[in-house]
Amino acid sequence: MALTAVVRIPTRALLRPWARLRDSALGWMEPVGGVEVSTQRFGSQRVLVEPASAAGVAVMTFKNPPVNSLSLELLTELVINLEKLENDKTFRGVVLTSDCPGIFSAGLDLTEICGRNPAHYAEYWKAVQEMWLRLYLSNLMLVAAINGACPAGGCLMSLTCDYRVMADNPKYAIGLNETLLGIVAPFWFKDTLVNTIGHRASERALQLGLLFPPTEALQVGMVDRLVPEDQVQSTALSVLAQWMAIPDHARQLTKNMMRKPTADGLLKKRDEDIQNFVSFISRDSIQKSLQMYLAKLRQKKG
Ligand SMILES: CCCCC/C=C\C/C=C\C=C\CC(=O)SCCNC(=O)CCNC(=O)[C@H](O)C(C)(C)COP(=O)(O)OP(=O)(O)OC[C@H]1O[C@@H](n2cnc3c(N)ncnc32)[C@H](O)[C@@H]1OP(=O)(O)O
Repeated sequence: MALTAVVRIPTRALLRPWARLRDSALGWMEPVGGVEVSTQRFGSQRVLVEPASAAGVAVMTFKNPPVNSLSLELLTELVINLEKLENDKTFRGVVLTSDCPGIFSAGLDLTEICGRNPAHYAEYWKAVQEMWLRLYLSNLMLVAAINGACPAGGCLMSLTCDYRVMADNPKYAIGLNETLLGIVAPFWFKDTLVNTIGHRASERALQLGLLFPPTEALQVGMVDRLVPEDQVQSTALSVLAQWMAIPDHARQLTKNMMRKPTADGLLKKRDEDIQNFVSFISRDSIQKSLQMYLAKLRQKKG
């Protein structure tokens, strides 16, 4: 269903983005002459994008049941939809969240890295790199609304955001648990974590494959705020409203200054990183570990 209403924002608010927050706080909603803001919902099969009620904000919802694993299709759709949002200059901030009850994302899709051929591994890894680079360097303000379990690649995705709000439910956990699967978090996963929680905490978390329950995740700095489950998205939106008060150009240049050196680490050797991944993941011993892990996951129900 196309929702093609058009809202007009006064040009002065676009030139002074922080004015929008103040204006809307004063109850300003009058459509007056200015720049058109599309309120059209768009997206694709696995990624839904809906403009939020606040101007300039969208909610991107992942819906790849049962666990939002990052399949090649989901990664591709994510990048395409992010690009659409970035090209539409009316959007300044995005909340990333999940449509799968109790799960933000189960991380990389294990069926993409288990029992396939080297060409597939290479294609898949390129898509994982692309997702990370696009999110990590996005000019948009990104807030993760973590409404469920958030292991491995799911955690990585949330770490690319500028702020993380997590549901305060001890059933959920977040972390880079790769070693538990017998695999190794690549250097750029590691760098993203180090940039978030520091070197010592990362070293411990990565070696032990720690999955932190919400309270511990908050303590270590992996997430920024815990709220009751039904307030995760609304809190993420109100955090975005605060960030929107900062002039875009200054915030974007600052974000880029903080993140570009880390992203350059991968940009300089993308092909080498793909080759490393393909040769690592193709090893018999690694494939066996992954098969055993998948089998355990599948047996859980039986
Ligand atoms: C030195 C050189 C280094 C080079 C670099 C080398 C390697 C790096 C390589 C890879 C990095 C990988 C990072 C990753 O992201 S790996 C994925 C890790 N993910 C996990 O460990 C999470 C596993 N899943 C879970 O823990 C639970 O499923 C979860 C808590 C998310 C949800 O639990 P719930 O009980 O609700 O659901 P389940 O019954 O467990 O699952 C339902 C269904 O989904 C399947 N499934 C779960 N997770 C995945 C997954 N990640 N990929 C694919 N499929 C998944 C599960 O098997 C069930 O399937 P079925 O039984 O219904 O068929």
